[in-house]
Amino acid sequence: MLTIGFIGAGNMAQAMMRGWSSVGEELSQLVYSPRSAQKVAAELEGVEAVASPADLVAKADMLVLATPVEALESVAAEIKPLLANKPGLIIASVLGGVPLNKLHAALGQQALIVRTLPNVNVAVGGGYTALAFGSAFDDETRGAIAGLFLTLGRAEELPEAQFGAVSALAGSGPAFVAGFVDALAQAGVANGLASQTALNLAKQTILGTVEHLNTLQMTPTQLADSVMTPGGSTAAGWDAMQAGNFNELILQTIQATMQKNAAAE
Ligand SMILES: NC(=O)C1=CN([C@@H]2O[C@H](COP(=O)(O)OP(=O)(O)OC[C@H]3O[C@@H](n4cnc5c(N)ncnc54)[C@H](O)[C@@H]3O)[C@@H](O)[C@H]2O)C=CC1
Ligand SMILES: O=C(O)[C@@H]1CCC=N1
Repeated sequence: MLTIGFIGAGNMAQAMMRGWSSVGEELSQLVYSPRSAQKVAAELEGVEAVASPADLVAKADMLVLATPVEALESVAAEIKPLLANKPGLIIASVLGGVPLNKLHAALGQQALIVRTLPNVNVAVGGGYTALAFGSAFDDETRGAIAGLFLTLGRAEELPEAQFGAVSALAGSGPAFVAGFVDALAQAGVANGLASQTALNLAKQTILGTVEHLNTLQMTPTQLADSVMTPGGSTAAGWDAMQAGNFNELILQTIQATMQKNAAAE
């Protein structure tokens, strides 16, 4: 039985707990947060609230730091003195934009720290998590941690230098994709569809398109070309999308996200 202890009980922690809750009985999950741990634990199957970070350090095999970035200093002040008595404790940080060297400076050079960058889709097993390991890990432990995150969707080791772009695309990406779903649905409503019908069509179209790309191993351009009958209606819509600088807008979206991430590093 592996015990995972969350410091922070917000959106990201809840998504991870939900994802791991459905993995099976070999995982036990604990959560601490100053205000909401009891309420969150009551809503998630198999998750138990504890009264302090010290309880988590005592009971967990892996701590997940899932607080706002600003809380790192106070959390580290509380748990760092306890780590000497728990040398095998793994610390997985999900703090956006906080590199391994900052985490080690806060928690000690000997600490077993893995920087992770998950997205909220881990809640339903469809997540993406980038991983960067501190130097103290052996291969077996690295493999076991990667395996744990693979149960939440796709997971892979990436150089930290890529985390800014990965965070914008995959970490923040679910928000942007949800925004696109909403924009499609609103366009449907503006043209006479009932709102629930429009939302169903938008979601099914995105779901089916990704499935199509994956199953038939097509590039996005190949798939788009297969929809665009020459001189037909899709091509007219595509031209409008390009005239509105769709790609430029997405580039600006990713760059604004990356700039904000970089400010935290
Ligand atoms: N929401 C997302 O999609 C993603 C978030 N992240 C990172 O995850 C972290 C948490 O983000 P969210 O869950 O979105 O924020 P949130 O605001 O939903 O949750 C933050 C949680 O931390 C708790 N907290 C605050 N100060 C604390 C302290 N001193 N000790 C213990 N708990 C404390 C809060 O009570 C709350 O439960 C951030 O560092 C963010 O960069 C990373 C990837 C994706
Ligand atoms: O918005 C944020 O700052 C965090 C990082 C990636 C997704 N959410």
